[in-house]
Amino acid sequence: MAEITPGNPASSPLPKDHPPVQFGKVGVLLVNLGTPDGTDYKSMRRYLAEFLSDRRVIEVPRAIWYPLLHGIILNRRPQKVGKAYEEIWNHEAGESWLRTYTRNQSDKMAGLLSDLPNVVVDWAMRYGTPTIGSRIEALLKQGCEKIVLFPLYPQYAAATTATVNDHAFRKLMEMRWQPALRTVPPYHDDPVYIDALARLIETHLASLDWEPEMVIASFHGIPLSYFQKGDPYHCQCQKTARLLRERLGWSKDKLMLCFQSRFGREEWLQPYTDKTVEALARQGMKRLAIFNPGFVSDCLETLEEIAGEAGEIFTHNGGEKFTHIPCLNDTEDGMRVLETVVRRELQGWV
Ligand SMILES: C=CC1=C(C)c2cc3[nH]c(cc4nc(cc5[nH]c(cc1n2)c(C)c5CCC(=O)O)C(CCC(=O)O)=C4C)c(C)c3C=C
Ligand SMILES: [Fe+2]
Ligand SMILES: [Fe+2]
Repeated sequence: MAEITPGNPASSPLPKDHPPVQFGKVGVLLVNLGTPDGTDYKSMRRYLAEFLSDRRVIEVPRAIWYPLLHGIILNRRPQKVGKAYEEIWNHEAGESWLRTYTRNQSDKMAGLLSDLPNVVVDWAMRYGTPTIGSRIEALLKQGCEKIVLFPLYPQYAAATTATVNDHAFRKLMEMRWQPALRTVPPYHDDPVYIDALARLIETHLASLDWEPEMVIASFHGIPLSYFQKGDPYHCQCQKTARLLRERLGWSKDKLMLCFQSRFGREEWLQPYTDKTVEALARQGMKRLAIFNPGFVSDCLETLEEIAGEAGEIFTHNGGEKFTHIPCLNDTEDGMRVLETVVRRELQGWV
């Protein structure tokens, strides 16, 4: 990195009182969804208010949504969800696992890219902290004229990928001197990702002393209406599951795709994970495994809703053995996936 400061030699083309300029670096900004700063009512309310005010997440007209959000949801939900977060909190670090894993992914990515001295790696959250805007500013201060913006979701959804991109570009709207920004496309069908998922499943299953009759690939859902309006998310989830079946040599009966985490009264993408788990147990299935290919890190939705709740639904309805396969997180295979994507997007810039 070069620095031009006031007091440059008389031969410098810049006037002596020219403001300091840092330049010559490329930033990589890993962005995940977000997480509350604590499990208390205030932190939860602040987080949910930001999340659920995002028009990319809730597409209901504001005149209908805001009275509901501020009148009912933000009064009741923070306490309920705070309790759920409390159960899966990384108490040692005093933060959620999503934040721990995202920071680890950033630190490990910096190590993996150490052969590229001009690259600076950082991380941010779409909701909560550290904000995307603050980390873009920090990258600029370090001399990044170009930034690779990586919404960490393997499958594109307007509610996740697009809102990260929107938010970053809103930050750029404030700037006189903008960096060049490259947004990372979804990687739902990347062979490195599919292979990492397959190995994750194989290794986990090999560690058990029983074999599941079925493995469910459970993706976060979206309202059916978003899909009908043209969101490619559903198709990308289907493709991930199909490629994974092909890689594992499994049938549809062995690897089933479901959608979890419904919110509100609208119909969401089906089949629903909770209803499917209940039905399978009632039909006599005894051994079940679930994993979450769409989540780059374990979080509330995987640890509490799947490892916790879905497991309980299965055993309460007659199932005997249940296992949740953890996400790729900051494992070696997981980092290989992220590194492959980042190196591809850095091409021509380093
Ligand atoms: C209409 C609401 C929501 C849509 C659409 C939605 C899509 C969506 N979300 C994720 C990933 C995550 N969501 C998480 C939590 C979460 N999601 C919603 C609502 C919608 N998500 C809420 C209200 C919450 C908070 C918890 C709750 O109140 O139930 C998380 C976990 C965050 C954590 O800190 O652990 C993730 C991750 C995807 C991938 C997605 C669309 C594809
Ligand atoms: Fe969500
Ligand atoms: Fe489709």
